[in-house]
Amino acid sequence: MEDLKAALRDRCLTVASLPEKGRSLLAATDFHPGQVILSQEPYVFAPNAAEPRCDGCFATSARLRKCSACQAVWYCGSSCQKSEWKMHRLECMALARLDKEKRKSVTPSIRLMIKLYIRRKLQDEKIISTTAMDNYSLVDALVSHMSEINEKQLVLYAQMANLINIILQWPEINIKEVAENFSKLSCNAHTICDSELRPLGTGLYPVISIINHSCLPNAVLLFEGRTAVVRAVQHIPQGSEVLISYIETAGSTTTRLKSLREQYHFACACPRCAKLGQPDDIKESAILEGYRCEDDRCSGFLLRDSEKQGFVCQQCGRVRKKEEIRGIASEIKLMSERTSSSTSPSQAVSIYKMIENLQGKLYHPSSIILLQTREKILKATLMDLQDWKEALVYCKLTIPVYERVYPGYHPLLGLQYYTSGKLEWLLDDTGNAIKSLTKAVDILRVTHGTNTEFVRELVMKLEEARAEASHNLSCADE
Ligand SMILES: C[S@@+](CC[C@H](N)C(=O)[O-])C[C@H]1O[C@@H](n2cnc3c(N)ncnc32)[C@H](O)[C@@H]1O
Repeated sequence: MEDLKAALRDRCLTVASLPEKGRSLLAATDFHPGQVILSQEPYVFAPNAAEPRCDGCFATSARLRKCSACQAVWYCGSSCQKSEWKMHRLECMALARLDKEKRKSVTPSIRLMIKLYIRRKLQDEKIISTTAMDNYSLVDALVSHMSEINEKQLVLYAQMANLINIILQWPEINIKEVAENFSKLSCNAHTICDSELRPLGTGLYPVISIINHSCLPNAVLLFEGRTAVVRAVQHIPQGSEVLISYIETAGSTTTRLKSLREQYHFACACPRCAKLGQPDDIKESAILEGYRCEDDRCSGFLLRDSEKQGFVCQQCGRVRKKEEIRGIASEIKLMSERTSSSTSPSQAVSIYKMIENLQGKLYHPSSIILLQTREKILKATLMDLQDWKEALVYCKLTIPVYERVYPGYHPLLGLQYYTSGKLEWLLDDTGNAIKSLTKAVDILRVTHGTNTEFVRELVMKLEEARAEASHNLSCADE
């Protein structure tokens, strides 16, 4: 702990123990928006299982090759394979012993745990070096919340711990400790995403895990490759706590509190959650997750009437009967079931549009439920159908909701402006592309940093768009 404190002091950070939160990371100097507060390599990490990914760099490509010995892990080339070999050697022997059926049960969480024990062993044997920010005692210090976990979850962790024992076959393995470590992963591991926030894998970053949560955070955690980087998104005065968000903050207070309680076992008391039940919070929740007024021209939000027969618009007083709401909700449910069986992107888009139409009748125009459907249509039209015009329409529909639900420097807001700018440029609307890309740069240079390849590319696009605009202007003058 003393080593860690010294390493953090060098980075102008301190650790304090707060009665209601446990360990907390404090700023020992002022941090300003865009400034890196802390970065860390993962103690262990594993790629997602959705599609084959390189075990070193998470790349997906046609050139990926399976490790010939264990047939369970992929590499993009010899460089990644070599760099991971110290860690993979023992894992490879263990996985190679498994029959085909058992190998299927080696999920990313199981791999993360196998790697955790292998790294501890290799560090104990001094095959891998340790530092103040890279040693197993940091994993030991993580919270596990074992006493708050329900019976069903405990049984699951015990079964997973047994599987680790079968796979590793190390006499020193302590099943109870492995089960507790699974619980630690659940409330401390982070999803590793690319610059566009697409999930790539999971990693355990035991120093970053000291940072507590707020639904109104002053810092953001993003990844450069597999390196976790925490940047300030607000001015953080010396002595204040550094806070990131563990969850999607766009939900209502009740939804946020529920997911924090279920996964992280605490009752959030951040400034947003402290407003639970106050008139502003009731209104905000009704807009984000509640119903719209029957009258298309009215932008009021609805609350349940006192007899619980329906929902009353708080602006014009119109009532929507609960039977009518139930009817639309069940149509949406039926339609949603059809999305999983849709056979082509265009079929998926047309089903999502029918859902959007029904949700438009049901939910408030600024609802995040409607937003999520529009996001799906945008991604599907953009990625698969390359219908840029339609994609831009959906992108523009989502931006005002993003602006409403997120603070100024939020990566998702910046990324949405980036998408809008790229689409406008593709559609030869250079003037608007410049406006959108400028907004994207303003946000993403803070959340993603100015020195990242991603932001450099964005800045280059903006410069190209500006050059094109001034060229067009001079041609018009001639
Ligand atoms: C990733 S850890 C953060 C560091 C932790 N405080 C510690 O002592 O190691 C997550 C856990 O910290 C606690 N925590 C995080 N944010 C909190 C908050 N805003 N209020 C209360 N507890 C919090 C919860 O126990 C949660 O499960």
